[in-house]
Order: sequence, then structure tokens, then C-alpha cells
Amino acid sequence: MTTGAPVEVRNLSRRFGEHVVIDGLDLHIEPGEFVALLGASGCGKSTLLRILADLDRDITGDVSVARGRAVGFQAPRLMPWKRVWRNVVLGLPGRPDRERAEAALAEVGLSHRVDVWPKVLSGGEAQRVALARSLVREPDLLLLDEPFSALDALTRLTARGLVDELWQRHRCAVLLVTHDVEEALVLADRVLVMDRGRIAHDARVEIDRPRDLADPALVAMRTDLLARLGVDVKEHA
Ligand SMILES: Nc1ncnc2c1ncn2[C@@H]1O[C@H](COP(=O)(O)OP(=O)(O)OP(=O)(O)O)[C@@H](O)[C@H]1O
Repeated sequence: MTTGAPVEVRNLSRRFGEHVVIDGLDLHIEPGEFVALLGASGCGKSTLLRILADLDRDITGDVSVARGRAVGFQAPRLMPWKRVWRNVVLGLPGRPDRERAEAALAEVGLSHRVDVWPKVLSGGEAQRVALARSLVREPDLLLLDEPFSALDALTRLTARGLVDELWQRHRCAVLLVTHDVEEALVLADRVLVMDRGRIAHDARVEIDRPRDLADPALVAMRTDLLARLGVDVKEHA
């Protein structure tokens, strides 16, 4: 199936034995669109991302994904025996291009970390190196599986701001899996909720950026999304 959209999924199913995790799921993502995916733990978000990343082909249904895609996971997975800049261009065809790595590292604010070993990086820095590694591939689609979840609250806010900034500049399509409703509402054009193996809810966030979480329209969306996720909103007010 070729449609030109970064993601076009129809009637996708994935089961593990008797356990049907994805059950006739449809998903369309436009070029340059930022989509956040929420859902209860174990509902199949990571499974969907792995399928879109072509790491899992044991499926039924139609899946079409942009050829230029990059994947960022919760753990950055840097090679400890390669310096930071070599990690950034690892796997690209041709000779390792230091200049390209330096440019990508500058974009994520890590010009001073070009030559260090991954082990000296903080968690937030490692995550930014992983982001640089994704960007250097100039992807049409960036798949992010809870990239900020292991970071402390402050670093998380900085990383979130950086993703926002990079997305505004590069305008690749993004599918971000997150547990954080506010993160989804600050960053995304559309927020999806996955339930029982499908996209159960698809909400467009028609609010200008940068977004203020105190904006009444965002507060209302937050309340609605939390309710859909089964969270008691009064307890989280
Ligand atoms: N390789 C596997 N073998 C068997 N079951 C699996 C496998 N991978 C995932 N599952 C099951 O599929 C379901 C969905 O898992 P998945 O990791 O996609 O959920 P998730 O929504 O990403 O969860 P979380 O938010 O907790 O990360 C779970 O019940 C999980 O146990």
C-alpha cells in the first residue's frame, strides 16, 4: 500500500498467542503532523510503534510507513564503545561524517559533548544525543516511545521544549507514545487514545503554540482525556 502519507494503517491486527493486542486498528498521519498516542498500560502502544518501526512483521492488515523513518526509544541505546559523534552518524552509509554529527549535536545543544564517551552523559544528554541521531537522518517520520519518561521533571520539561522546537524547524511527522496527558496536549496536533486494540478517540488540538496549560480549552481537553483514560479527575485537580 503506497499513499504518500507518512503513516497509513488499515485493519491492523497483532496477536500474541490467544491474546489479541491490536484488533483491526486504523491510523492515518499526515506529512508534518505531530500525533501523540495515549492509552492504559499494556494496551498495545509500544507494540504498534514496533510494527511501524518495522521491528515486528508478524501482523495482518495493511501498513504503509514512510521509508525515511527514525525511532527513538525510552532508553537511548547508545554504543558505549563509540564516542558521541560516532553514535550520531552510526549506520549511515559512507564514511562517518563528523561535520554532520557536529551540526546535529549543535541543534540539540550538545556541541561540548561531541568527543566524549556515552558513559559520561547525563540521562537528559543521552536522550538529546538519541534525538540528534534521529535528526541526522532527516526522517519523514519520527517514532518516539516515551522518550522523556526516565528523566527528572525539570530535564523533562527542557527535553519537551527541545522536541517542540526541533519539530517546528524540521516539520517531520511525529508519533509520540506518552503516558503524560499534558505532554500530549502541549506538543501534539492530534491526541489519540488507544483502547482494546484500536484508536478509540482522536482529538485535534486546535490551539496556537506555544500553549499554556491554563488555557480553558486545554483544561477541558485534559479533563476529557483523563476521564477516557479512567483517571479520577478530582483526585488530580
Ligand atoms: N513479545 C511479546 N510476547 C507476548 N506478549 C507481548 C509481547 N509484546 C507485548 N506483549 C503483550 O502485549 C500487550 C501490549 O504491550 P505493549 O508493550 O504494546 O503495551 P503498552 O501500551 O506500550 O504498555 P506500557 O504503557 O505499559 O508501556 C501486553 O499485554 C504485553 O504483555
